Amino acid sequence: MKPIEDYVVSIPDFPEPGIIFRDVTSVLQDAEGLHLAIDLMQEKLEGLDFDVVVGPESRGFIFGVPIAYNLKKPFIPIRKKGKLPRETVSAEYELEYGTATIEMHKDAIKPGQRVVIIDDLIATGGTNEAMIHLIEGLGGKVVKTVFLMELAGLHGRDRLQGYDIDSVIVYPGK
Ligand SMILES: O=P(O)(O)OC[C@H]1O[C@H](OP(=O)(O)OP(=O)(O)O)[C@H](O)[C@@H]1O
Ligand SMILES: Nc1ncnc2[nH]cnc12
Repeated sequence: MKPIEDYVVSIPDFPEPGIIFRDVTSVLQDAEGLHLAIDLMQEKLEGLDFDVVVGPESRGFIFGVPIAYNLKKPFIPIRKKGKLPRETVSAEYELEYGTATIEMHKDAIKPGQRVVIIDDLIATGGTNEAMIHLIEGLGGKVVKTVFLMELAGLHGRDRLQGYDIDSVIVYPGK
């Protein structure tokens, strides 16, 4: 089997000059790539005591649900603004390009629950920081975040100091 890095197609200057887009769809559309990505992310949780998996719309859903299913944990979706039907908590944050608001149901996390966040990629870390804000606001404890890919050149980890952040693939640049 090829290493996981070989399943990621990188597209220079997308969506704007200077950005190298790390395309998760290239991993997903290969059966071995998909298996490997889920297995390697899940391995990062071995021996960890936690209660729920949280994942953000939309690429966080792709990896969060199979991991939650395999480990028999609930999956809590964090959605973009205006999608959830019941009472929510929300957080606004900055992206590498633009701003966004995310929401989570108010009853999704119980005080004291140990939470794992799963997402495809960390760039600036803004999404993760906003998710932590929502989870902690409901009394949850974020015990680990696992990413498939990390763009280390954007220093997302700097704003997540004190948290356990782990990535399967680390790219040195942006
Ligand atoms: O570290 P950050 O700078 O916050 O960027 C990373 C986030 O950006 C992407 O999601 P996006 O909001 O583009 O939504 P999508 O998954 O629906 O494409 C990606 O899936 C991460 O969630
Ligand atoms: N460079 C990048 N590649 C893929 N997804 C991203 N999301 C934010 N930056 C990205």
